[in-house]
Amino acid sequence: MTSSLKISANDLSLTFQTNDGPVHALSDVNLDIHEGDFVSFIGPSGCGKTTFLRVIADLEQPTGGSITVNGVSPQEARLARAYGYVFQAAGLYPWRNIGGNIKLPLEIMGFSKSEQQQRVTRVLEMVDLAGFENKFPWQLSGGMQQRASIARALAFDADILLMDEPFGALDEIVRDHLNEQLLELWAKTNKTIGFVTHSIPEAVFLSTKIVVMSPRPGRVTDVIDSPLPKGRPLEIRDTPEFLEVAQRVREGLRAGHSYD
Ligand SMILES: Nc1ncnc2c1ncn2[C@@H]1O[C@H](COP(=O)(O)OP(=O)(O)OP(=O)(O)O)[C@@H](O)[C@H]1O
Repeated sequence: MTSSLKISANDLSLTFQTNDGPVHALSDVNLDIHEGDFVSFIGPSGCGKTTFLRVIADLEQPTGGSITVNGVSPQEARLARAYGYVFQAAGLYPWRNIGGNIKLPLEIMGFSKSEQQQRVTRVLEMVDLAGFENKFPWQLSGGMQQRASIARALAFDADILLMDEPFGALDEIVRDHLNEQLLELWAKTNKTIGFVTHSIPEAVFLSTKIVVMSPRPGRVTDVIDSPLPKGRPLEIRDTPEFLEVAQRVREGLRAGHSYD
């Protein structure tokens, strides 16, 4: 059975016009993402990873080619609330408690008070933060804040989750733990996830598909379909299969990199 196409980019390009001239953030990107895929975008700073996520989210407009999200334009998909977005910084409002932060988009969308409450309870359980609803962001660790921000993105049941380096600022032990939890969440919900990272082990551990990008200009240099099983303990990182995929990512990064 082939799963349905969630995101499809065809010769997608985006050039920013700046005072210093044009910046080619994305150039002729072709990529298909299917339902239930966990797709990581990896590449050096400035290669267009965030820009690609922002195009999917209708926060930037392509200047060439085309892209569909859930079979429609990014704008239509945004209006249909097709995705949740998790940023590098948790971005929680300090004057609202965790429950209040999760409710904010639900309030804007006009959910009833009882529906808001049900959703808050459900998503806090999903990210293992049951009981923290009345705490304020500053009372939580960095990892917990990031989990709260994932809960907020999950609260309106979008089946696409876009995550821009969500764990980049966290130490390695916390990051390992959150990676495991994210995989569990993904397995439970079958969401389609687009995930930006700078870390090769993180990309290989999490993904069913790894998109390696190069900065000259933002191009896809390799798309790796991972042979690793869906259920993955952290120890899988020591297996030859894991190391082989990591090596291919490294080679892709090297091929797209200039050392001048
Ligand atoms: N609004 C904008 N106006 C002009 N240039 C931009 C804009 N947004 C991004 N860029 C440029 O486009 C290129 C791609 O940026 P992008 O943020 O997508 O890269 P990235 O791969 O996510 O980088 P990082 O890993 O550092 O987050 C960069 O050269 C960046 O400076």
